[in-house]
Amino acid sequence: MGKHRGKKGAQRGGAREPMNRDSNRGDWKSLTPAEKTNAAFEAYYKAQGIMSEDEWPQFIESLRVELPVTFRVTGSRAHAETINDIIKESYVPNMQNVEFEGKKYDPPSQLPWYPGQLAWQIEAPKRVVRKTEPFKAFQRFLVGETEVGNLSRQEAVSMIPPLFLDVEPHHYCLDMCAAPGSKTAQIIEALNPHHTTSTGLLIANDSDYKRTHMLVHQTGRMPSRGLIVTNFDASMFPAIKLSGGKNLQFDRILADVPCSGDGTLRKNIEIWSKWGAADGNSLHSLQLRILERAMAMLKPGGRLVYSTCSFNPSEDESVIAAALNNRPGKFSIVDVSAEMPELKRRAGMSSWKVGTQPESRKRELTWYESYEEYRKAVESGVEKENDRGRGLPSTLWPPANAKELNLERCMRLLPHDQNTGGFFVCVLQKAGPAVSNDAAPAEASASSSSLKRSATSPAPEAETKRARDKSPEADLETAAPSAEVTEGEATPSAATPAPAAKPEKKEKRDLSFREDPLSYVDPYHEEVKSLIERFKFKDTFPKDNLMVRNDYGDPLRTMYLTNDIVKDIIQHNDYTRLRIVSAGVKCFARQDSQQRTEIRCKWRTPVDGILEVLPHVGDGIVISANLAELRTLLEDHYPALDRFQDTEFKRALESRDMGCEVVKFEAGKSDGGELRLPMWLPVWKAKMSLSLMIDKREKSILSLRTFGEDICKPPPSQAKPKLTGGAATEAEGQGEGEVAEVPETEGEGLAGVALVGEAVENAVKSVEALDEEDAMNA
Ligand SMILES: C[S@@+](CC[C@H](N)C(=O)[O-])C[C@H]1O[C@@H](n2cnc3c(N)ncnc32)[C@H](O)[C@@H]1O
Repeated sequence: MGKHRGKKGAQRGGAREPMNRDSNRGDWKSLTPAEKTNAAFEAYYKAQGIMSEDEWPQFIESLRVELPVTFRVTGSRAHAETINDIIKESYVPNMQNVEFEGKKYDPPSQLPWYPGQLAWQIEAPKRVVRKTEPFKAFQRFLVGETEVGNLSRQEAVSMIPPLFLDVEPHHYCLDMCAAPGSKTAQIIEALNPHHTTSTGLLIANDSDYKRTHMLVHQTGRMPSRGLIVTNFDASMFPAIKLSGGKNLQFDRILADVPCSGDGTLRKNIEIWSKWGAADGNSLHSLQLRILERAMAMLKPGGRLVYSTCSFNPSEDESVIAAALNNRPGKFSIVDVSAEMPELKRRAGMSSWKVGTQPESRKRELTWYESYEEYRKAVESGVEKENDRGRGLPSTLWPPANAKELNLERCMRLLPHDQNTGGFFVCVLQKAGPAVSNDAAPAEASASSSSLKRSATSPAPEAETKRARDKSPEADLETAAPSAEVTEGEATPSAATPAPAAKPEKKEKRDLSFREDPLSYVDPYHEEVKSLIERFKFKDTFPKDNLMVRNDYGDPLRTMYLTNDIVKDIIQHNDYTRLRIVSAGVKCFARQDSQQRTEIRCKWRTPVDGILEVLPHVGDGIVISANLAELRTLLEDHYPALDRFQDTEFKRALESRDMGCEVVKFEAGKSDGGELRLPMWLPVWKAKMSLSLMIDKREKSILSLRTFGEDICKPPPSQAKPKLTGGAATEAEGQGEGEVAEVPETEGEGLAGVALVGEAVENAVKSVEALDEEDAMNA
């Protein structure tokens, strides 16, 4: 997406930098179980009573043991179920009775509570996985499938909050603290269960600019026309204007807030030495502001999930209680005890303790029964306020009405209940009748919630002040800053007439935000016409929704497809005010072909966008191919057309002009390879040769997964073809008179493409790659 020109635009939050959950990683082996102690942690949680006293040994012991590897099968349903079957049928049977150093280990098992049984847990420790052949083979499979986006490594408990969001495809959703994006990916899946064109919206936000780029990368594995990535302090998230003068309100909001992260002790072992009661206390106010901002932006009847990976009531129940009490009667905690019944969870608490642990008193814990008692200690100099002259907020203590708030409906996940990390989840609902989005079509209301997904559900056929953060009580319309407006500055138009809908007033730009602008291409632009002609797009093709990263709607290098709600947002809000980092799906990339005037349509469909484009292409456009043809396309970078047998594939290509073709590789087993699901890939047709338009690395992965070996030859020449006098030179090893087509596809992945190969035994990835992935998905 838009180019990053510098870091200056990064949002500055007021609060001290909270711990990111993956910032404390340590090497699991660097501490023995006996070294995993922290006296203050133990004293603090023994006093809190988050479990009965006799469970303590089990709880603390479980925190000292390595966390099992867990992963989810991703993607649309048909696709996910096929991958699940491969795991069940091809791998699990080989992992029975694995013995290592005299001990037996079980094969991976499905998490019983996860909808559709699409999540798995490997109990065997990493060293067993690394050293025993059946687990090693499975590990290689995991790495390959994770690379292409079919699997996602994610902590089991981290999968829970998006499931309770109960997202439907027409919902407008906001993920307030989204990076690195594992929960964002789950929300996208729920918005696009069949990879159809969802009318819903997901704004994935993070205050850390660098981490928003992690989000863009992560969501690239599950592209969505309804996705916008923004870079804001969530407690100051701005009001978003829509056509008709309305402000956007959300059906679903996830506030997976920054927290002390002590629920991740099994993974982030440095927390053992660093943990202190002050962490949770100091994060409480930011967490409360984020939650209250979410409450203000939620529609009546809408659902909001608040979550932390901390056991600490300072970050959990006390935040919920304070937010509820600030808006009496407007929100309730939803009783979700009947949802995911197999998930073991503990009821939230309505009484807890507040303790301090200042350095000055050798980090000993001091408990305060009440806020008043604490203030007396401040006044007498026993307790110090922080360097900004602020002490602990009164909202840390249980309110007098705690028992009336139904805090027992909150959920605390404890590690010894089902061998997981720790987590806290609370599902809130705003009072009032549910308000539907104007745009929600009838079909979208058919529930596709991931919670309602069953293991046997039939598979569809195709795969186919600025903010006003100081006063969180205010409602959305009054809450968020409205941008400054200047009259009468028209946006310069492209060569052809400007797109119809333009904001009437142009907001002042925040020049510190350095991403590229966003605008829409005139649907009658010559380049759009060339696309429509090339792909014989049907009337369903959303030609009005082609977005580019410049001010003038110029289709220069890349065109993105967005859905209508994303377009509405982009057209009615200045992109710098919303700090939009990316939006939509990259659907068309210009093939560098300035010298080749005879190519009428210079655009190709990158792999990420092919499934978006597919439903709209005209009859007869998609060319079918078999595994022999895939083999040839993988072996050579630019195989001459003569290399292919006289099949329908070759005949179809011979009859086409130069340019991009969408090729469907049929599922099947032949020519030493296997595809379990059909796969659509872009192929560039030059005068006499073809080129598969995915990058070198992805070609190798595809080759390994389909043919069990890397059959891709090194590129004939890394050098770009010299262009002389308007004609490209011939590439080494090319057919006579052939133009060297060096596809500019670096970095384009196979994300979202339905491809499955069984034979991945020779995958070249090291096992450490999965550990890296762990860090990302903390
Ligand atoms: C617990 S992590 C979120 C994990 C994420 N939801 C996932 O599942 O991958 C917390 C995130 O909050 C971000 N963050 C911290 N302070 C924030 C703020 N004031 N507003 C928005 N995001 C914030 C951090 O950069 C971090 O990425």
